Amino acid sequence: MNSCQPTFQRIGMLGGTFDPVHLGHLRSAVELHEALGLERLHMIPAPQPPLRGEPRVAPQTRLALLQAGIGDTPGLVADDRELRRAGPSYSADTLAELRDQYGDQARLVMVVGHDAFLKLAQWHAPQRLFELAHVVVIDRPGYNDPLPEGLRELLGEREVDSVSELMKRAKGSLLRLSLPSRMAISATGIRHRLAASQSVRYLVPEAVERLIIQKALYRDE
Ligand SMILES: Nc1ncnc2c1ncn2[C@@H]1O[C@H](COP(=O)(O)OP(=O)(O)OP(=O)(O)O)[C@@H](O)[C@H]1O
Ligand SMILES: O=C(O)c1ccc[n+]([C@@H]2O[C@H](COP(=O)([O-])O)[C@@H](O)[C@H]2O)c1
Repeated sequence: MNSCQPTFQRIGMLGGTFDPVHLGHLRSAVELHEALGLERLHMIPAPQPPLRGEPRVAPQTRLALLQAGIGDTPGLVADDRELRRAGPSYSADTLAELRDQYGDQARLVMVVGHDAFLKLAQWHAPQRLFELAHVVVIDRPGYNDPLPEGLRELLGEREVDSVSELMKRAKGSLLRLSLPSRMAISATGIRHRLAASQSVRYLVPEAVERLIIQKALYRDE
């Protein structure tokens, strides 16, 4: 790299319902941290995720599971900022807070899995997401539907094909990433297993499994 080139902070956000957090989230988070050269990846539980029904477990409990799952993993942060806001957990509001915190020049990246990405045009103020941050989409086994028309319109010419291209600007671009360890793990599958008294060992970190058992979470469908 040219030593005269200024370097800017690289900050990521991975929002989720995390009901509960699992190794699909956490392994992706570690690999994103490395692949994007992030200083920090904020993992942010949504108390009221806008496009789905009420989560099974209270926001504070989902946060506690996330904290237990992250433990002391370098570069990952369990961020409770959405728990301090009332109303639907709009990502545009969260990105605006992060932009205020880190300043105009920071490379701010919102990460979503392919399933969430397919609905991006239905999100609150979708254009605003790109006025505040880049969007990085990660592959998820089982989700490869073509992009709906409204989403293609929203994206226009934003797509770039490398991390270095993405990081030339502070915001406004889209990158699709295939991470090394794609995992077919979902929170829905984990909730079903727990309701059927089946094991979730190696689907969630041990500390998360312990907390789920201790608090008797997800025992019924
Ligand atoms: N196994 C996975 N691999 C890659 N990305 C994932 C994986 N699981 C979830 N994600 C992404 O992480 C974000 C938060 O996901 P979320 O908390 O809704 O988990 P989930 O497993 O999809 O939950 P649910 O089954 O309840 O819908 C979303 O952007 C989602 O696409
Ligand atoms: O801002 C929105 O309108 C919006 C709509 C749907 C989902 N999101 C966010 O996307 C993240 C993943 O959501 P979900 O429902 O796939 O767990 C979570 O942080 C949600 O708050 C945000």
